[in-house]
Formats: sequence, C-alpha cells, structure tokens
Amino acid sequence: MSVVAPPATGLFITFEGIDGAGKSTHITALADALRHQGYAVTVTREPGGTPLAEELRACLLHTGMDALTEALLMFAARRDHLVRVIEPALLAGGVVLCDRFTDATFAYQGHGRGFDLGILRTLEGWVQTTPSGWRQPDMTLWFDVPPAVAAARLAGARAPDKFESEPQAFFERVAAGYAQRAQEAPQRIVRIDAALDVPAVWQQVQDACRQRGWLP
Ligand SMILES: Nc1ncnc2c1ncn2[C@@H]1O[C@H](COP(=O)(O)OP(=O)(O)O)[C@@H](O)[C@H]1O
Ligand SMILES: Cc1cn([C@H]2C[C@H](O)[C@@H](COP(=O)(O)OP(=O)(O)O)O2)c(=O)[nH]c1=O
Repeated sequence: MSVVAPPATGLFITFEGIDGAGKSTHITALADALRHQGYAVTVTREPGGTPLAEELRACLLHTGMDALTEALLMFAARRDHLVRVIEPALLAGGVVLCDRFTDATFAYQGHGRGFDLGILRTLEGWVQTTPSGWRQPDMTLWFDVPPAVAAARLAGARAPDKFESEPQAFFERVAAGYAQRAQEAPQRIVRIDAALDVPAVWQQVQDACRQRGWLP
C-alpha cells in the first residue's frame, strides 16, 4: 500500500495501557519507522511534555492527594502540553506520538480510583477545546495485557512510582476502564494484544498504521 501524506492538520497518535504493557518500547520503534517515511515526528508523554507539566508530573507520581486534586492536575498538565506542544506540532503538519492522554485519566482516575466519569467528561471537553477546535487523537493504540503479565515484566525493571505501587486489583479496574473506552470509541481506539512477544506486538502496531495508509 502506498503511503499517504499526513493531513494538513497533522496526525495525533496516542499510546495507552496499564504500566508495563509495552508502550514506551513501541513508541520509539514507531517514531523511527515514521521518520524513515519522511514524517516530522514529535515524541512526547503525559503527564509531562512541557516544563510546567513535568513539574506537575513529579508531584503526581510521588505525592499522595485526593482523587479530584489528581484529576485536576492531570488535566492542568494536559492543557499546558496540548496548547504549547501538541497543537503547534499538529498545525505545522507533523505527527505527534504521545505516551498516554485522556483515556488514561478515565482508566486510572475514573475506573482505578472510582472518580466521577461525568466530571471527567466535562474536563475533557474544556481541556481539549482549542482555538482550532475540538482535539482528539486520530488513533489510539491500546496495549491490552493482563495485569499479572505487566507486573511480571515490571518486577525488578525499575523502582515503582505511586501508581505502579498500587495492588493488582487497581490495575484490573484500570484495564476494565480501557476496555470500556475502547468500546465507546471503536473507530479511534485500536486494541493491540500486548501479551505477545515484542515482534508480534510490533507487527500489530505496523498493521494499524498500514491500514490507515500511514506506513507502506
Ligand atoms: N511484548 C513484550 N514482551 C515481553 N517484555 C516486554 C514486551 N514489551 C515490553 N517489554 C518489557 O517490559 C518492560 C515494560 O515495557 P515498557 O515499554 O516500559 O512498558 P510501558 O511503557 O507500557 O510501561 C520493559 O522491561 C520492556 O523491555
Ligand atoms: C496521563 C495519565 C497518567 N497516569 C498515570 C499512569 C502511570 O502510572 C503514571 C505515569 O505514566 P507513564 O509515563 O506511563 O509512567 P512510566 O514512564 O513510569 O511508565 O501516571 C494517570 O493516572 N492518569 C493520567 O491521566
């Protein structure tokens, strides 16, 4: 299949899934593959991606707080990131690969913590409305993996942060939250079977891009 140029409004692709699902591993590989095709690619992450949002990330990952505070700080970091980094890159016609976005807030704060989904929907509407309109990812790759598999991958791989220290039951709820989001937005959210080995997962990531004409 021939490769189509990204639309003039750019291409926004997000990576989602529980901790240890394999997002970071594949975001690098996809960035390399897209750059090879001549795309201008920005790789970024949430919470984070700007100096202010990285400061908020440090608080969010290491300081205890109530669920509303956590949700508001996630969306505050997202707004700064969207306005300063994501929108300018997309409006310049580039590709933005973002490690997590609003689906993570629904999964972690909504389903993991049990925070009100209606309030999250309101915040999503406010935060993702920019001068150029409503911004949603063009495609979201959801790395679906059983929490026990993800935990085994992370054991010993790195020191756990606040979220990674949560019990498996928390990640079961987060995983169910992602499944619900995927059901609500089947056109946007592509399920990747992330329990398979790295080559098999990478194949699925490439297939999702090929089906949309973004990779040959
Ligand atoms: N498909 C896979 N099979 C086995 N191990 C994997 C796979 N994908 C990633 N890993 C390993 O699991 C750990 C977590 O992967 P990472 O990409 O950092 O996940 P995430 O960014 O989703 O938290 C890393 O040590 C990585 O090398
Ligand atoms: C974006 C986002 C992340 N998170 C959590 C999920 C992760 O455990 C944590 C940091 O995400 P991440 O960058 O994936 O962590 P790491 O690089 O250590 O894998 O923040 C939320 O709870 N809500 C959100 O909206």
